[in-house]
Amino acid sequence: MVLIWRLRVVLQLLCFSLLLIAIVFLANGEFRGKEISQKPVIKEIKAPVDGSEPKNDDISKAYLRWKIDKKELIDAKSRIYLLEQKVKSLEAKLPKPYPHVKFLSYRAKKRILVTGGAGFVGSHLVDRLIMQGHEVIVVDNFFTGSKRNVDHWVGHENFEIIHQDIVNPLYIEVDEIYHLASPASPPHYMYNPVKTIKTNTIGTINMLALAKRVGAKILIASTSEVYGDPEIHPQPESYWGHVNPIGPRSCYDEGKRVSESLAFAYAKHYHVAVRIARIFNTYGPRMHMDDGRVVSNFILQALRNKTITVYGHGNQTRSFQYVTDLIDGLVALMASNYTHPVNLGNPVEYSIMEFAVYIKKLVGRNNPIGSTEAVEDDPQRRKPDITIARKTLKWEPKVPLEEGLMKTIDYFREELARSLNEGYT
Ligand SMILES: O=c1ccn([C@@H]2O[C@H](COP(=O)(O)OP(=O)(O)O[C@H]3OC[C@@H](O)[C@H](O)[C@H]3O)[C@@H](O)[C@H]2O)c(=O)[nH]1
Repeated sequence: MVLIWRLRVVLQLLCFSLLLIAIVFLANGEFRGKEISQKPVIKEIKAPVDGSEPKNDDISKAYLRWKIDKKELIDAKSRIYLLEQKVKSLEAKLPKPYPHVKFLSYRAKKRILVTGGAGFVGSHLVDRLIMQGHEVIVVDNFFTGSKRNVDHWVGHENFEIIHQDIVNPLYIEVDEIYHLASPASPPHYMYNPVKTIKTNTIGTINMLALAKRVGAKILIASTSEVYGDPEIHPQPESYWGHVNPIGPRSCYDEGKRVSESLAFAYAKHYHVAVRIARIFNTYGPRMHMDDGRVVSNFILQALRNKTITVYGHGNQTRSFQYVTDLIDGLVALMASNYTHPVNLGNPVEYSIMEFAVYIKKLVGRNNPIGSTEAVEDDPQRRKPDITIARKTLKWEPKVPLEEGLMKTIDYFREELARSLNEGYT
């Protein structure tokens, strides 16, 4: 009896468990069915893992539709990308608005010739003069200058550009001449020394003769290199210099010294109004990528993660002025009555080794600094005495080295990206 009762209880428990399993199974199936019907069919259909098309007709149609939609989307995206690129290149060709130009009356407005106006310093001077409201004529042979430096003025009524080498005479009417044309970087001026001498002698005679003919005031861009490897430090304008007349730098040093002599001769004998600026090391945006001078070399080497090349021991010194300070000085000198040479430079002096470390820090890289062979006749110390500029022009440099260098580093970073985009190396 007890056995039969136990068997009944076991059977009842078994039936109850089976019933529970069936309920859970059915409930689960119903729930999953709902989920499928709530989702869009297209999202639920997946390609069979073996790569074959799904069997069911409806499913394969939906699958096909999904594949077409996906392809159309990819096509549309690539067409949009191409269109965006075209719009960008067209936008780049559209004329940009000119920088703000002051209006000057007919009497106040001058016609100003800038020789070498497409170069590094020249183009910054052109900007300043046009923005002041003057009419500017640029003459350049584009040896070291670039059309891109003055591109933003092309078509402006106050701007004109003439492709000419000033070794050939020029016949135009102007009120003032800033004579800047000459390569200024040692590798550039040494590239063709005879040409450098011609530019600074025949070219300067042509410009002084033009000034004489039309009664224009002329400013001659001379250089701190007229002091050679100086025995006096810092260098005042009264110092006559220490130049090797037959050394590799003489084409520039002596060329500029002749330029100054010519200016004085024209002033004395023909009463031409001359101004002479002795320009010390200057840096800033628009320096040529292949300029070869220390600022551009060190920045580009740091940006390219290459060894910074210090020529010789690195104890030689230089003082660096930012280009806009120089432009202030040039414009003030032209406006003044001072007819003797004036030093324009920043009197803060650095050794070249210190300068290399500083550039490395500002660029934020950890590339090595290496010493290479010293340069022949490299001036060992250079620092301007700017007492005359302070007194007569009320001028002194304003831009601190760090601020100027950061702007220059940004400029070279962009130039580097541009040259890589355009396929240059
Ligand atoms: O890669 C470099 C380049 C230059 N240098 C050194 O850095 C110093 C400065 O050299 P730069 O070539 O910049 O210019 P320099 O001072 O020799 O000549 C300049 O002087 C004043 C301007 O009128 C001219 O722009 C230019 O002639 C030099 O001692 C040179 O030997 C390096 O150590 N490494």
